[in-house]
Amino acid sequence: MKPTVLTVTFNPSLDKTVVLDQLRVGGLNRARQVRLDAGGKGINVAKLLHGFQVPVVAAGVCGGAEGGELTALLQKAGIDVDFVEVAGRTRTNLKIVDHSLQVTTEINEQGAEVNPRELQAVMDRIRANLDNATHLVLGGSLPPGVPTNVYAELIRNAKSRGIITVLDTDGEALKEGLAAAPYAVKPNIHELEQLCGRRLQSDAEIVEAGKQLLAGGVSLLLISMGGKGSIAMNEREALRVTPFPVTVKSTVGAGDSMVAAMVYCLLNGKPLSDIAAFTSAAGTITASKEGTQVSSLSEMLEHVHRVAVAPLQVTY
Ligand SMILES: Nc1ncnc2c1ncn2[C@@H]1O[C@H](COP(=O)(O)OP(=O)(O)O)[C@@H](O)[C@H]1O
Ligand SMILES: O=P(O)(O)OC[C@H]1O[C@](O)(COP(=O)(O)O)[C@@H](O)[C@@H]1O
Repeated sequence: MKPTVLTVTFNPSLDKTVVLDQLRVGGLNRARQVRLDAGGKGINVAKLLHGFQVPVVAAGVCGGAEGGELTALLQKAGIDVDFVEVAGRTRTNLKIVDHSLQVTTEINEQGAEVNPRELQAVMDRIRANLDNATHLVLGGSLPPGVPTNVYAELIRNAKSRGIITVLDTDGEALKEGLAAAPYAVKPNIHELEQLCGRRLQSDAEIVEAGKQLLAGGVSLLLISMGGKGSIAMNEREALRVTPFPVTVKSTVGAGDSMVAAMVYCLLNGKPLSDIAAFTSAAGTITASKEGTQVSSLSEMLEHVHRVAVAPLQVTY
């Protein structure tokens, strides 16, 4: 079967990025720039993979005028979408960029409620799309009405059909999804700390926490740490990844870019050292772009040699 990636986003968004000279909490802020992008974890992964010329279908739900705008943005970019239309409105997530500090403050809405009939329809559509998929990427938060075991159920279904599964979410959905042992996961450090219920302050502590996930059946683990880089792990080795310096415009989509680059590497049979470097390059390039714009294949390939990858001591 030709490799085809299915991404699932139960809670997509229109990402509205507002750039301010300086965020004044409680004061009047005048935007110096505003932009609107298609967002949501699986959707961003689909944006990258489409740009990488990997066949990809973006499944999920959308609704209202915002859902129509989201679909139009993706279709204009040539991305194959298969959304179930729901009665609620697709959310708008606000991203406030403080230009002076080069930091982004995110306000993500809860998302439109999905009723049981709509949920059944989207699950049916996802299962049908799995007939043609070799890789399944499940990403993002779950809106009201979607149960927290939904990722676990889809992972089990996909695994029984020999499909490679990748999970990128947080909280209860991550915890329950991990119980189904997805092939790969990409928590950021905060998500990993939340999962472990403790602060992880050194690489050694992070690696120890990562080993627990691998012991639970995960084969590939990427732990992202914003500007501090990432750690890539599998059952044989752990690698510390340091990105190259960039002028950060918006970090939104940086984690999703790592997930897309990971899938690209899996499709191309790359070893862990390449997965470590490619994912970091893609994430870092995305962080250097305005709004939820993402790395292209040529940008990732051009800059990957600038990523530093070093082994970490681990006893397995
Ligand atoms: N401030 C930054 N400077 C440079 N690179 C960054 C920065 N923030 C993110 N990145 C890059 O993007 C990757 C993912 O970012 P991170 O914020 O950890 O993910 P998530 O968006 O999932 O929270 C990082 O590992 C790094 O390569
Ligand atoms: O579903 P969640 O967790 O609210 O996240 C959705 C948001 O995350 C993004 O997918 C970006 O995620 P990353 O910064 O982790 O790559 C946005 O496009 C979207 O607004």
